[in-house]
Amino acid sequence: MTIAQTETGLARLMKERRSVHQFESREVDVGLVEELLDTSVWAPNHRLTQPWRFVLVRGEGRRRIADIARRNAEKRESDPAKRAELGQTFYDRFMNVPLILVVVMSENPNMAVREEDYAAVSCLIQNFSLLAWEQGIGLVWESYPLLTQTEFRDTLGIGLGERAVASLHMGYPAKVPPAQPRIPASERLTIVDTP
Ligand SMILES: Cc1cc2nc3c(=O)[nH]c(=O)nc-3n(C[C@H](O)[C@H](O)[C@H](O)COP(=O)(O)O)c2cc1C
Repeated sequence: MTIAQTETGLARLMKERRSVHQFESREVDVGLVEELLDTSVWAPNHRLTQPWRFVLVRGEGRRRIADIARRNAEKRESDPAKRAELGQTFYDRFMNVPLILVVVMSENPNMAVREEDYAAVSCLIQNFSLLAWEQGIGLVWESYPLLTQTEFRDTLGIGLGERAVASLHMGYPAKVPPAQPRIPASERLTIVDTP
């Protein structure tokens, strides 16, 4: 039987998962997030370096990030009449995300190991995304410039030798975007079976 004929469980979850940007205000249970993370760490990881840690930002904690986003936006706007409004828009954008999970990777001094570590962290994030989706929780992997900004890093205690790989904006979806079709891998497959 092919996967298409038996499409349930994991295959279905993979295809139906979407990056979600709009959330209900409903909170996500921190205990559940911990549980999902404890499962996600079973990602493949060469040398078992386990290079990850996590910063969970919620409730009033979100103000730390929202305030920085507001200041950034205000700095970009030269028109004083529009400045406050733009700042508020960016502030609200962060305050409307129920839970922000920053995935932090320790940067191995060996660049080959570091690259493999980034791959392992990515596997972990995909594990987590699928497990969350299974629980009805949506998220989007955000890789915005904030992640490298000193103010952002300092307020979340991200130190030297650490990389903020992703900011996962999470919550119960208010809106699930339509799927963006993928090119079948079979069209990109080269089979080598001759000497
Ligand atoms: C490394 C990485 C970085 C991403 N960064 C962003 C981002 O900064 N903002 C965003 O909206 N989506 C980001 N995404 C999500 C992709 O845009 C999204 O997966 C893609 O549009 C396909 O949509 P789907 O996940 O709903 O299938 C990122 C995904 C990955 C793997």
